[in-house]
Amino acid sequence: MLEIEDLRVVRDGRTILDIDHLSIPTDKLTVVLGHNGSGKSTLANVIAGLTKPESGTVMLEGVDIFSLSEKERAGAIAFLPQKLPASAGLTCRELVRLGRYPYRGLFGRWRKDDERAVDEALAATDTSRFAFACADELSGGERQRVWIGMLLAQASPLMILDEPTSALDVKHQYGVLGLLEKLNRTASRGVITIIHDINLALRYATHVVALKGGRLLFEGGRDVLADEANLRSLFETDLRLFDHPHPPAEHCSTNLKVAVVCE
Ligand SMILES: Nc1ncnc2c1ncn2[C@@H]1O[C@H](COP(=O)(O)OP(=O)(O)OP(=O)(O)O)[C@@H](O)[C@H]1O
Repeated sequence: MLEIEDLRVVRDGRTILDIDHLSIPTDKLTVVLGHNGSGKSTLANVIAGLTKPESGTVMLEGVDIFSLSEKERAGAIAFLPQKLPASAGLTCRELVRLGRYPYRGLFGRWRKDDERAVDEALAATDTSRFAFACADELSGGERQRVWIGMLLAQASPLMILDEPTSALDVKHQYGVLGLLEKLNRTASRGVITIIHDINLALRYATHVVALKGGRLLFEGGRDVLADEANLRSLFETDLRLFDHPHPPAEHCSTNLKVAVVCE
């Protein structure tokens, strides 16, 4: 469990995040939703231990994340930021290899396990063919997939992703969420991801956190999202839900909905 208490983040004299209490299960695929500027990235950066709040605590499985060293934190949490840093001339393979940093032993020895994790991460993100290309020379979406590969190679028990699908074509958006869902279901990897696409969230989220104006509006299981009143108050838009006309097999018994804007 990730337990947040009395969290306040202030910038330029303005409170941009103000959450009294939030528990996020670390064994689910949690989607964080909210309008632009609602505090999602700020929350992700705090949970990843990169932004120190003005007040409050963030406990991961009972441990204060700000008490962890950088290497301990990388072993516990893999983080994909919204703005990807430049790759300093590294090839895609070299970039994905950086994900193995928490596992490097004495003298940074490179093991067969590391090599296998890198190969698997490249294959899972459909980026093996770019392995020896310079990461900075890829398209935005290709680069985003390589970075997701680095997170996969890191194999931390909790992954936090800030808009991992923002630059991806529709096939790769569903591919990445499907991959995260599979990792969550079969490899017990906790996932917390910010996305804007409500239909992706309806399909893949098993837990939802909704922010509005820096505060928690609602949170809970996928049912809280399949609720028109919640969606309308979150996005202040006439969003309506309809039964999915062709639900994928895994959703046959869950009454999957699709959201449509009706204004
Ligand atoms: N370093 C900063 N200095 C001043 N204001 C900031 C800073 N970082 C964030 N903010 C403000 O805090 C608010 C929340 O920002 P945040 O990036 O967390 O929103 P978000 O929900 O992730 O938005 P988006 O969906 O557009 O990515 C915004 O109004 C933003 O302008």
